Amino acid sequence: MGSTVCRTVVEQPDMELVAAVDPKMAGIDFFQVTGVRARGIEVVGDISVLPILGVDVIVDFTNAQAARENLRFFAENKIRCVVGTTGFVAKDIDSFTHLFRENKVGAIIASNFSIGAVLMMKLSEISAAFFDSAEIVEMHHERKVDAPSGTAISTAKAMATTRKRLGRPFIDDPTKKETIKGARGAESESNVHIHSLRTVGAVAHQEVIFGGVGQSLTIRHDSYDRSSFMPGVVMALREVFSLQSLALGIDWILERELDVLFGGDRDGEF
Ligand SMILES: NC(=O)C1=CN([C@@H]2O[C@H](COP(=O)(O)OP(=O)(O)OC[C@H]3O[C@@H](n4cnc5c(N)ncnc54)[C@H](OP(=O)(O)O)[C@@H]3O)[C@@H](O)[C@H]2O)C=CC1
Ligand SMILES: O=C(O)C1=N[C@H](C(=O)O)C[C@H](O)C1
Repeated sequence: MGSTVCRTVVEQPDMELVAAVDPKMAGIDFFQVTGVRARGIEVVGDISVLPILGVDVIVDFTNAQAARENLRFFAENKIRCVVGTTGFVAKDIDSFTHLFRENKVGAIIASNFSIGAVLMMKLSEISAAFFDSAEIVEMHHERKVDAPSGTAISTAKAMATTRKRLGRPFIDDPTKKETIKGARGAESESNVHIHSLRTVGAVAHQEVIFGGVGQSLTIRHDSYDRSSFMPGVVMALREVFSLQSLALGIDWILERELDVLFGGDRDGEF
């Protein structure tokens, strides 16, 4: 993701790539590390040089452990953050929220930056009101280090919020009997079960399957390529300058896009 973000930023007329960070690749030629042609960009091994380089905003696609330290450093050094890293737990998000609010620094953490996945999550949140049974199946490449995916966790949370508002969890299997442990997947709030598949050849895919009497509704999203995440990253990079605290997700940015598309006159539609 780091290389894909570098390529995307270099292509934006209103953005300037300042540096790339990789602790194990410091000092190696930027093109060799990323495959991106850009003049004068260094691969640095340590985030501590970024304030000296005058960085306005960083993009973090690392891992949860690294990001915990990185985000604290960036908030304390007043550097805005756009974060795609997943694997955080609720306590992490609470602590980031506090950190960015205290330091009055804009940040966006989104478990998925692809527009289709954001819509999948929103449609699932709405559909949860109309179906009493639901399962999430996500499939990713075999090198993914966290399970379930951040997207699956965010989707389950949004669906659970809908069910909590109704005061009714999804219907669960009454026996809860598994011949082989784990057959019913991971159980999250409001009885949303998540099934994680890891397979060679996959990029990022998710289905949310709702069941009702005599029917089912499947909402599916597929990222076939890492480029799918880039329009959302670019939107977040522009919008983060309007923030002074942490925002979760990018659905609020898409809401604004709708206003722009429909001239601010949506008349309650969508
Ligand atoms: N929100 C979204 O839309 C998306 C989110 N993701 C998430 O982004 C994260 C990264 O995914 P992906 O690129 O596939 O994973 P990779 O493992 O390919 O890349 C992570 C990179 O971060 C580097 N790294 C580790 N620690 C640090 C550090 N302290 N500072 C800087 N770099 C560091 C790693 O280096 P090394 O290997 O040397 O340790 C590695 O090169 C994952 O959490 C994934 O779930 C992915 C795609 C989309
Ligand atoms: O690791 C990945 O590849 C992805 N991670 C994110 C997640 O955990 O949801 C987003 C997308 O699914 C790709």
